[in-house]
Amino acid sequence: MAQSLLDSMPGASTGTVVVTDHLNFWGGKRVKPRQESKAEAVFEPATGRVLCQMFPCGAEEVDEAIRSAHAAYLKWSTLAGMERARVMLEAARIIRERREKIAKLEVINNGKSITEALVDIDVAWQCIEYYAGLAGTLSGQHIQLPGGAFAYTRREPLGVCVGIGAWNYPFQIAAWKSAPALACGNAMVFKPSPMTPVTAVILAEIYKEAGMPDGLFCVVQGGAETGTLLCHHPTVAKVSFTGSVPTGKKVMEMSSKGVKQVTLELGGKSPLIIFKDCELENAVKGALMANFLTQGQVCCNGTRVFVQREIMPQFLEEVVKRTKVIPVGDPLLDGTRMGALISKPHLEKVLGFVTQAKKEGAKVLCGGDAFVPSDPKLKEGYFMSPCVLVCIVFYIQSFSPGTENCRDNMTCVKEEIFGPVMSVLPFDTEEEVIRRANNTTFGLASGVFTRDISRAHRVAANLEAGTCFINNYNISPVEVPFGGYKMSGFGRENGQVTIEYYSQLKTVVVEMGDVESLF
Ligand SMILES: NC(=O)C1=CN([C@@H]2O[C@H](COP(=O)(O)OP(=O)(O)OC[C@H]3O[C@@H](n4cnc5c(N)ncnc54)[C@H](O)[C@@H]3O)[C@@H](O)[C@H]2O)C=CC1
Repeated sequence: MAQSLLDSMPGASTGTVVVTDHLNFWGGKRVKPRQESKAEAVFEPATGRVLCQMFPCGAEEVDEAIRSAHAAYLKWSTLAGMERARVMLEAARIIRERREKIAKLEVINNGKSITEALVDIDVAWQCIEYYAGLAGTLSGQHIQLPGGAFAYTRREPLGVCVGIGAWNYPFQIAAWKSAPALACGNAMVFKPSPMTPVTAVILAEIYKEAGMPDGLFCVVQGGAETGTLLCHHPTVAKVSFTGSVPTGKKVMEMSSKGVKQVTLELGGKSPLIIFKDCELENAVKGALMANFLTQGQVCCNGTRVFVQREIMPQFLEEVVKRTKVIPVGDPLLDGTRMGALISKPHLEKVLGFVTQAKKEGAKVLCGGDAFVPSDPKLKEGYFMSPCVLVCIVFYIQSFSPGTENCRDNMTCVKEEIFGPVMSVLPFDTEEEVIRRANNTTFGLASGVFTRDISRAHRVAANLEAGTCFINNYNISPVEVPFGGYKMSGFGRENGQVTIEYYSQLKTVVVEMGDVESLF
């Protein structure tokens, strides 16, 4: 079925696709939903048209999926790492082969530009390839003990892991969670966001086609209720969650009842610090990359852009000039660089942040309005013009060094907007900017632009965040760990370290002599 949907992709254009295939997957096949009366419409963000119906899974369906995953786990976990690697490499190959079709479907469901979606799909297969490479390296330790006795450790899987995803990177999140889980010998039941239910099931089919046992990677559709069922299920060993802080707290609380392991990838309000000795052209490009990918709906975005006061005028001139010419429109066109936001309520929320920022004294230098592309089929789409905000008080007094006139307490500077809105703030000294950058409950990412190598590393060391980019922003190679400090979560995705989050260590102690009993 997915084959036929994917096969229709090459000719598909915005506003033409309707998805009628079942979107649940367990036992090695797509499964018809049982709660048809609970259908929720899923929209194509670029047109506002209904793309498909999402039927949330109830308790019976969740249980069935988990049982199917557990049966597959019993087989998969007995394979050698190299055997698992071979199957995973085949899955990566199939994704690579179908990258254009999968990316197109992702664009239609998510609204991001095709240029970005292709990168997302590439990152997905690279992640699977990377963990396939690590699967054969999993090993324990041998420890010599007195009298010829010894111990050894075995790195073992956890069992059935649950993945719960957000809507901003639907296919990529499913890959980031499943690849390390499967490499370690686990099974996974994945629940995509109810707003982007369409592509995770394609991954499930590809895993099956590559040779994984039926049930090894299952997809259950639904929202909070289905997520709750997954977190409470007694067979589940671990929950890996990507989403907002409030939901992350709930997931952690529910998982704690069953003493399940948890990885939380939550939101952020990351600082990007631009010193006056930077390469300005690169710093401007970095600020755009830090704010406008996926219509600004990226958890690690550097939305608080601190610019050293002396270069503020040049920085603003350049960043505004470039922001104004970002091509917004049909996300399936190659020339488009910004597509539609995920939903109408989310668009309204983001526009509301801009209105609030104005009330609190920020000045809009460009964008921040709902945008209607000239193509009539896009007139109901959820588009907005990318926005650069600066505090009005600062703007007038920008040449008065030392004046504390920026507004770190403005709502747009404190809260995660999750839209294409950059807040620019002036600073004077390194010590001051570190203090202000760290003055947040989040700690996902950070960035610094400077030509001073000592300062770059000093600033990186002093920022309270899981990632610091030096002289770039928002690059996430799969070899590099990704995750948060503070309320941005814990645990990591990508990189070697993630093996630790999907496996457990067993110690085996071997006596070679007689038992010395105290009794
Ligand atoms: N740190 C990271 O890697 C990322 C973090 N995010 C964060 O995600 C947020 C936006 O994504 P949303 O999908 O709106 O977040 P959300 O927290 O509303 O939903 C995330 C997922 O949790 C599920 N869910 C909702 N209530 C649940 C419950 N009670 N139990 C179990 N699952 C439940 C949703 O159905 C969805 O699949 C932003 O705050 C963003 O910063 C997004 C992408 C990446």
